[in-house]
Amino acid sequence: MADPVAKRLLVLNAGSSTLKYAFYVADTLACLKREKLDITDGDYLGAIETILGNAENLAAVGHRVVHGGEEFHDPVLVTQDIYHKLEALIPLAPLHQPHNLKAIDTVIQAYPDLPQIACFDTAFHRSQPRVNQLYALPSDLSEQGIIRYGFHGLSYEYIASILPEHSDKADGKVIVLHLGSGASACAMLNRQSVSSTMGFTALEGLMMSTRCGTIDPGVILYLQQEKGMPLADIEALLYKQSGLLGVSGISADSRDLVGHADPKAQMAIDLFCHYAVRAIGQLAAELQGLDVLVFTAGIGENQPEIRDRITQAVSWLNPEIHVIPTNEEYIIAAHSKAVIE
Ligand SMILES: Nc1ncnc2c1ncn2[C@@H]1O[C@H](COP(=O)(O)OP(=O)(O)O)[C@@H](O)[C@H]1O
Ligand SMILES: CC(=O)OP(=O)(O)O
Ligand SMILES: [Mg+2]
Repeated sequence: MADPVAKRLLVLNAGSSTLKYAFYVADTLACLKREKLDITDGDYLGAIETILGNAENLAAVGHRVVHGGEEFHDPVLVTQDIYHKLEALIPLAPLHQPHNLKAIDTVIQAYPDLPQIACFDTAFHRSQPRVNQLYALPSDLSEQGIIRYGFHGLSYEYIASILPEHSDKADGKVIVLHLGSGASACAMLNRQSVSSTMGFTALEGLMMSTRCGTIDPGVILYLQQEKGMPLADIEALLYKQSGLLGVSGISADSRDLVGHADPKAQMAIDLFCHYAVRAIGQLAAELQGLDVLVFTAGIGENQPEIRDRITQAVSWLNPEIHVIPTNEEYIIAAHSKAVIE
């Protein structure tokens, strides 16, 4: 039994479709409770208030904050100044950053003096060679921070930390596929990120639940210039109406689509696998080979039909295949502990 008076850490991880939270013993990082809530009605606030209502004896709250921009490489204690800097990054992650900041806000209302730590999804990718972080845009734009940041870094950091328990090639050429509501792939060498499919925002790269992933930017110009589509509608199209949902016209949830008789459902799954296979080919070329392929997150951990399709298509690369459940909450707890100590 955990000591009832031991101080606790609360971790809040607001994703695009779920709120994951966990309680840990602050000293030992023993996990007391870890739960995932589906937030289909968008009511993150109500859910966080309920979690806080059940919290006691808190030492600190650790948060997943999706975008850290150029400034934030390491977890930080949130001050008013830092909060405002994170607010300025909302346009770079409109589906996530507002929830992350609302979570911080809600805690401030309930416990104004409680330390809060922000841990960034972009941080793990800051080790990438500069060439992998750049777009071929005029250099003054890159210097203004319009570069490829990459996301899901807390998940990749966790996988990198435990990969040696699963493979003796963990320090070799590794690709991790984080396939959740948001989906991305990360190429690692020596368990550090060298390349990733997400870029400036969490729109680039793989097809996702409601995001289209990489498309020709000319499509956006065309929609705006020729079809007169308002920018807010284009934003909704790219973030919320595309991907599995848009292609199938049925559901954003892969569980509803696998095995569904409707040809559009099948096309959605075909396309999802196609983009994942493409990304593996691209990243394997960057790594000049592939030793290990890891599947993680909601779809990666739980949809063998999708995993099998992808692994068959890349079997010619002869990588080891692993399915490893991710644990972003643990990484956030560990960072939060280090910051408050
Ligand atoms: N058995 C399963 N349990 C949960 N999610 C699943 C399962 N099978 C497939 N999924 C997919 O995983 C997605 C959630 O993945 P997750 O990584 O938890 O999401 P988030 O991006 O919100 O963090 C859901 O959209 C769902 O389509
Ligand atoms: C960055 C991102 O896409 O996160 P999620 O998968 O939680 O939506
Ligand atoms: Mg997630």
